Amino acid sequence: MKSIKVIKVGGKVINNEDRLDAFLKALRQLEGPKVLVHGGGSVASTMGERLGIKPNMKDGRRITDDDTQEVITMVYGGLVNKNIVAKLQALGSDAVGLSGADVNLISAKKRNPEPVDYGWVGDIEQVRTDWLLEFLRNDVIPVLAPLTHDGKGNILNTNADSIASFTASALAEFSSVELMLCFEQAGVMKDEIMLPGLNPDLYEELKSEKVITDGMIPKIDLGFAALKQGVKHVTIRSFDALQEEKAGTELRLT
Ligand SMILES: Nc1ncnc2c1ncn2[C@@H]1O[C@H](COP(=O)(O)OP(=O)(O)O)[C@@H](O)[C@H]1O
Ligand SMILES: CC(=O)N[C@@H](CCC(=O)OP(=O)(O)O)C(=O)O
Repeated sequence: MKSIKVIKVGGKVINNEDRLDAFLKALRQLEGPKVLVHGGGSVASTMGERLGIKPNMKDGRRITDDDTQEVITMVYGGLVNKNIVAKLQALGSDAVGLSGADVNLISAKKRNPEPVDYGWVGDIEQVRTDWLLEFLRNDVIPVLAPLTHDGKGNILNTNADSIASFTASALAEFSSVELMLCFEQAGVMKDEIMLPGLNPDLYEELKSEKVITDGMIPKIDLGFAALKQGVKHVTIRSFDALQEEKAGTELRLT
């Protein structure tokens, strides 16, 4: 199969209709087979608050108690996922929205409650690629929600950057894969200037200087992990810069 693009879009793009539309239009114009992974953390927080359920985050991950598990299932698996699929259909792209439970796409293990009990949060064990490849062969864009399952009937909350990194790595066994982690800034920033490239040495330096913080840390870790698993090209880039070869911050292992 031709080179596959795995593209992830974050919550601060999804919760803004103009940004989301610009992103999906850019995605529509990208040639070749592609998998879209969406987040939506900020949408889940807002919807939870409307229902009287306060968001509780620790180290960039949502503590997912029983009530929050209901919210994330509705928001990621329903509202966000189906909205994106409908918008892609309107643009003339065939798409299918899936959670990790559908066709057993992504199985995960509930996190150990020690030292922090994250509740219904899962760490990915396996990504099933045969259905993904079948959709891609048929020109259908799989749209993956950040939901996995434990094989015992429970939906688990899994960070969308993790879904994208593991999916890209699994597909790298079959094809050349490019991973684009898209968000609302141009790339990894230092003093308001975008870094064109980032290797592990510079990353460690910028982390210790607190230039790189918060959700950017696991995002970069997952990008490097994908490169180590055989993904060819990983960038952290703006949601509206999908076409440009040189856009964003390219992660490199050396
Ligand atoms: N050096 C940096 N460059 C860009 N963003 C950074 C940097 N350090 C920390 N961040 C933060 O990381 C966030 C991206 O991580 P996260 O919120 O998890 O993104 P997403 O919504 O894509 O999942 C940015 O919105 C920004 O606030
Ligand atoms: C376990 C965990 O934290 N899951 C994330 C899943 C959504 C996500 O990753 O959304 P963004 O990409 O928009 O941040 C959460 O519930 O916030």
